[in-house]
Amino acid sequence: MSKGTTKNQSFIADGLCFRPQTPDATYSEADNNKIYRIASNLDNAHSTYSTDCRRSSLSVNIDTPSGESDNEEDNFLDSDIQEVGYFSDVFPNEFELNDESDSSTYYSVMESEFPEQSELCNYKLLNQIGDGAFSRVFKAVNVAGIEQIPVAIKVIKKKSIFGEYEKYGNGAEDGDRIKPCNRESILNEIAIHRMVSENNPYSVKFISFQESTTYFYLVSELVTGGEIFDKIIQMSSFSEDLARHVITQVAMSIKHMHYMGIVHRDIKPENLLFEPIPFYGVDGDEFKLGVGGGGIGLVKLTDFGLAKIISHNTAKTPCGTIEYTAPEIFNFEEYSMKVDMWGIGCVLYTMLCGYPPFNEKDQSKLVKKISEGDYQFSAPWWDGISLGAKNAVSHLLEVDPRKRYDIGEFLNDPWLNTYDCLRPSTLDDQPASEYAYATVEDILNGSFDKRTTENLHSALEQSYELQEQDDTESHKSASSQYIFMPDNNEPLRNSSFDELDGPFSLDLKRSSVYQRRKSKVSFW
Ligand SMILES: Nc1ncnc2c1ncn2[C@@H]1O[C@H](COP(=O)(O)OP(=O)(O)OP(=O)(O)O)[C@@H](O)[C@H]1O
Repeated sequence: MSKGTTKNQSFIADGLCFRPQTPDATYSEADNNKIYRIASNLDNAHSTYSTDCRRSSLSVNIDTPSGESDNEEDNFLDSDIQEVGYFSDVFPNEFELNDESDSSTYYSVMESEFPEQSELCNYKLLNQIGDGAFSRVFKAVNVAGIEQIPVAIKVIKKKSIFGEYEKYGNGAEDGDRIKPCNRESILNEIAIHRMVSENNPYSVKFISFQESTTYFYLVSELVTGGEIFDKIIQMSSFSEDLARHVITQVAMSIKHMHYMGIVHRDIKPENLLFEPIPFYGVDGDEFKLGVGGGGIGLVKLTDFGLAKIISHNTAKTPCGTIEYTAPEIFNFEEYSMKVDMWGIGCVLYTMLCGYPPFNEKDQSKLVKKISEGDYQFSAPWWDGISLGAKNAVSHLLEVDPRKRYDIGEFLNDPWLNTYDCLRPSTLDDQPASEYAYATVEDILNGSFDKRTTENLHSALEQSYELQEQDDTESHKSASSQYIFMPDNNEPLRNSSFDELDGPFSLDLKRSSVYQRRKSKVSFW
């Protein structure tokens, strides 16, 4: 294809394939590495695409003149235009293409120890910082940009998700594979990630996406503190103020998602990342209002692989991580946004006492306990914890979803709005609520751009039926903790649990700190 060719234009912006109507969009060829370069007006969006790359099946419904496709790949692509029609609404910027292209850069593979580098353009992988069932996550820098701002790149190997059960990330073990996901699942994750992280400081910010022959690359903001999971392991448990500080930010993120009609479905300490702050106090756990404590500052929700648009408020596909899964999912009842509230309850409980509310080696016993809401505030762990905190947990770990707190009720919970560090020692004659420094609702109102979310609502409505078709597709399979829609009505399958270190401990083997040490990967 020669420079300036207009035939059968395919425009790749942010790694997604579009056939836009924009007449003056051009693409060019870089001779040595056959890169088609398309400019996008996205901030920092890399706008290159290799001919080696398989194009995404994502497309929008724009007429392409018939008979113009002159090779097999283009024909394949034409027939591959499909689904996810709402994408044009979600990614409106990609249509505003212009001619100003940066140079595309493939970082020299010879200098990289990572095979993933070979098909990645514009970014240099620095070191591995995490992994999931089908992915490895790297710290990287944009070598094409003026400033080399570090980012995180989640690399998903296509083979590992398209049916071949191939070990990839450290979290993957033979036999752990339950169900491969498809490209649509990945694109769903990207679309939702991008939507929910816009104007939301409490979600990891989506930056861009690339697809190559072998990999998907999801570029996002780098969050440098690590996982809340590791912090719980490190600190045993959090003070009430610190737990409140963390869970409030999670609640803000979830409020944003629920407002958009999206349920996360995988809230757990591993999916809560944080920006570090300096340690205060001798033991490192002194809390500073508006700053944080225990080294934890801003908290950001991540991993939207199981998130789902349910603008009509209910969904039926069982999914999630078993220990944090709501009972109505096991019972195959219709469930709703309230499953996230159960997840928030599990995380809050875990942060306060250092162990999860439902903790059984035997999976059927675990499921029974969850179904019955059978958890305790056991001594001595809960002895020093306030009634207000227990009350909040109880309203979240309520088996009947109709009685369970919704996100608005949780954000108005008295305990959530009252910081202990503000209480004077002579508290008895003062109502605690007088010492709340601000309601989280107040903070929320200033945090999000409601117009953005309102515009999205109509797009989300249109996508509802498409999402319904995909209801049985889930791609997550970290360790053995994920459950999926059974093909033959088996409630759960392939689910052996790791040995736990004790009845009241988090599973250390799932800690990424542990995994990193084990695999001697250096971080940061
Ligand atoms: N933006 C980021 N900044 C820093 N670390 C990150 C970032 N994204 C992911 N990580 C690290 O990589 C880990 C795995 O990422 P993620 O959860 O997105 O992958 P996954 O394949 O969905 O994992 P899982 O199978 O466990 O759900 C995270 O738990 C975190 O430790």
